Amino acid sequence: MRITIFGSGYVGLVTGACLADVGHDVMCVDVDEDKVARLNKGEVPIYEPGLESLIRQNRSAGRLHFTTDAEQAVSFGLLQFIAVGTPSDEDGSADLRHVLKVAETIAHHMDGYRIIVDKSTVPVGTASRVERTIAAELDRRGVSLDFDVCSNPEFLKEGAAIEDFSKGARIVVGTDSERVVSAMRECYAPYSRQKDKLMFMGVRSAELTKYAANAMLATKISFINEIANLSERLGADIEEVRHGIGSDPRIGYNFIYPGCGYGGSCFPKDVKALAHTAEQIGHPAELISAVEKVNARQKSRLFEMLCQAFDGQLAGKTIALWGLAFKPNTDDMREAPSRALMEALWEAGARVQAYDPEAADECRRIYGERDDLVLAGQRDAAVEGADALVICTEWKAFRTVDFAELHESLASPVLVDGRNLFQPEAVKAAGLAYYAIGRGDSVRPVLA
Ligand SMILES: NC(=O)C1=CN([C@@H]2O[C@H](COP(=O)(O)OP(=O)(O)OC[C@H]3O[C@@H](n4cnc5c(N)ncnc54)[C@H](O)[C@@H]3O)[C@@H](O)[C@H]2O)C=CC1
Ligand SMILES: O=C(O)[C@H]1O[C@H](OP(=O)(O)OP(=O)(O)OC[C@H]2O[C@@H](n3ccc(=O)[nH]c3=O)[C@H](O)[C@@H]2O)[C@H](O)[C@@H](O)[C@@H]1O
Repeated sequence: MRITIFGSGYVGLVTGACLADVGHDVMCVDVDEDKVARLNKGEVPIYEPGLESLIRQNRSAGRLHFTTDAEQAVSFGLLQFIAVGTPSDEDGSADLRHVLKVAETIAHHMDGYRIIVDKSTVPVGTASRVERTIAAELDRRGVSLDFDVCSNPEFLKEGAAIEDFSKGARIVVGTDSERVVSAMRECYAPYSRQKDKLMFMGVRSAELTKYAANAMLATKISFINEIANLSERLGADIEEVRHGIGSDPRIGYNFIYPGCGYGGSCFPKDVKALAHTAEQIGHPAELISAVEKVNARQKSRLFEMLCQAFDGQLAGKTIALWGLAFKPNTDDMREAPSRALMEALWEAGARVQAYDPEAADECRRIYGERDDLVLAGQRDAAVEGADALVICTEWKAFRTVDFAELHESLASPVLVDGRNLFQPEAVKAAGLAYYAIGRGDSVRPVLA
């Protein structure tokens, strides 16, 4: 089957590479000339485990192409996927500029029936806007062509994107057209051999399913973070509480890891966009707004812990930071908790010595050269001469630490752990103060 994908970011590239890998002919189109040139040289502009080799194999097999030529791309595929960004607008709503631009481009070049598949995360009602945009452009051209628009939200996670795309729990398609049902069945047949994962539903239900899924996951995270903050004040240990509740299968262990707040390109913007939609229709979503508020507060916890450890005297201090990416196995720093921490430290007059296995270039791109930021090439080099160590991201390489050695390297014996990687007893036995989320020295009961 011939498939076109607009947008060669995380979702577009993974979708393109995976669909080519199961035998489809895929053309990926992007407006970023530099990105397309790199892809055509075999370079992958993002870090995603397994993606580079998957792209290489399928380009060599002649099933995966990259272009900036929209006309060629529109004439290529029966399915025209839209996988472009939908960032937050100033008021928190989803900015649909890129999605609607692609719709117009498709309509501008269409010469026969096409199915427009919206994979970008978009508010309920967007498929109708895409339909209207296409109809208006066809009208302007004075041509009458048949087309369908469907919703096919994506549920992959960065860092495990290929596995999630290929082995995800479900493939949601919102449509009321039989023609779309049969084309989408053909597209996704290779993924439904063991069990039919395709779920057909109304377009609006599909659009809302995506926001509901992300909001539910974000709610679990803010919930456990709220309980962690209560643990600190009540003298409990959040890790014991987490085990206690996770063992109930109705609750489960997934997505209840306390931490320094959720980041990334999706939860923050999607929670805001859903809250905005609710506001717009006159039904303010109290719970969703609270999820966002709790997360914003959680992102300042690590800085607060450092203030606690140094009696608010952070000016002139050097803080080592392990982990810049918003989570492990990615170089993505969008809305990363590390950014909130670094910016607060700089504001307070402290210096940062940071290490991340993949995100150093991204950090350099965001912040440029500055006197108060050193990007170390190794985790142990970041700690040398620092006053304290803070862990923001739970990369595997941070899980084993010789605490006695760490004590030697640090000017003050302070470890702030934003991901609860260690046992407080083990850290404290080496003479280090251990501030973690809802446990360790962060626990200061206010109730006797
Ligand atoms: N990143 C993720 O893990 C996930 C993202 N999503 C959603 O998928 C959508 C895309 O996200 P990402 O891939 O992360 O975005 P991204 O920002 O990594 O990539 C978007 C790409 O679209 C290109 N683009 C913009 N306008 C274009 C146009 N008119 N024609 C062709 N290409 C154009 C950009 O140059 C860029 O390369 C968003 O709505 C996001 O919420 C959904 C699930 C997972
Ligand atoms: O719509 C999207 O783009 C995607 O958003 C998330 O994927 P992603 O943002 O890549 O990463 P997650 O693994 O979900 O982590 C998001 C954030 O939550 C944090 N998190 C996650 C789990 C947890 O228990 N605790 C916690 O603090 C992570 O550290 C990270 O900052 C969802 O997991 C995907 O299903 C969805 O498709």
